[in-house]
Amino acid sequence: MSLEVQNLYKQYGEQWAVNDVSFTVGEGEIVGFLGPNGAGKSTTMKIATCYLPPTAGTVRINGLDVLEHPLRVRQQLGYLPEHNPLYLDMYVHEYLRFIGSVHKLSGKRLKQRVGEVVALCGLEREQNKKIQALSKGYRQRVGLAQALVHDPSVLILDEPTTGLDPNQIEEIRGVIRSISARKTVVFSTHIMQEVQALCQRVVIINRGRVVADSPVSRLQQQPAGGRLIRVEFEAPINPELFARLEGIRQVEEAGASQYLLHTTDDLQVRSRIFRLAADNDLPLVGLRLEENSLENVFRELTQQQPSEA
Ligand SMILES: Nc1ncnc2c1ncn2[C@@H]1O[C@H](COP(=O)(O)OP(=O)(O)OP(=O)(O)O)[C@@H](O)[C@H]1O
Repeated sequence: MSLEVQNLYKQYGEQWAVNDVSFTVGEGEIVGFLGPNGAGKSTTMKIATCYLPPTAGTVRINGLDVLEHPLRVRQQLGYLPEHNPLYLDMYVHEYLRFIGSVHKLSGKRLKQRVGEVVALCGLEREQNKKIQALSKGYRQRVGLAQALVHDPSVLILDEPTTGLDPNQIEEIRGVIRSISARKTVVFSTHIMQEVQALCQRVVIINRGRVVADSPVSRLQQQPAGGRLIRVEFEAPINPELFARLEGIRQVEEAGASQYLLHTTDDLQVRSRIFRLAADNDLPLVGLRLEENSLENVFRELTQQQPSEA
């Protein structure tokens, strides 16, 4: 089970919305697809789900090329588009049966699958209502249920929690988490906590290009420009002392007697700090590598402007 995006390009007029994007997602993986507005996330997802042809490049779902085998791909793929198009006049149950039948489910199997996704997505109490009567959060659950009804092995979700309240966000995340063990899941979001809550790995794109593809933990430990070290002394010191040390790019005061040192990716810097403290008789009471926040990493990576092709 997998999704493979290889050297994907999409051009709109003069603009390259997707510009040589490659990444893969394996079975049981849940990957966050991040990028600022207009980065090319939805376009990539639409190509991966057979809704849009690429200008060049390939997407394979479980080894099947989306252009060569669109019908077989659709059987193995669940998609929740950014603007979840629902038939508002249909009852929830009726709509899910309809989507299931489009996927060639019928009889007992159709009934069973509709029952399963209704339960999984917490729609038991709403299933006999018309979709137009549902709140935004419940409509989103219906969107998720329709993406799951044919039990696809690969799920592509475009901003699944946008516009939901915090309780609904947590519930939708719970559903995604519970299905992800057996499936390949890619979802786009702008919300960093969402990535931390759900993903092992992130792919970040900016202006159509991949600028990071990394486990979340590694991205936080090794931000683009180096490492962050927090040091604490018994009493405040003159921060200019750090400026003499090789490997320190920037010094931030971070509370009483604490300093955040932006360093190059050079662990020797720690022993230099110890020596500085000893040589100047400054009691050092703490020194540790800090995790950079995902927000910082995202900002650093997406403020760089890759050149247009
Ligand atoms: N049909 C279209 N015609 C022309 N340009 C388009 C079309 N669809 C998208 N674009 C442009 O392609 C770029 C990428 O858009 P896309 O919707 O893929 O970005 P996104 O990362 O999903 O953004 P957002 O987070 O705002 O949803 C944008 O500059 C957008 O204006």
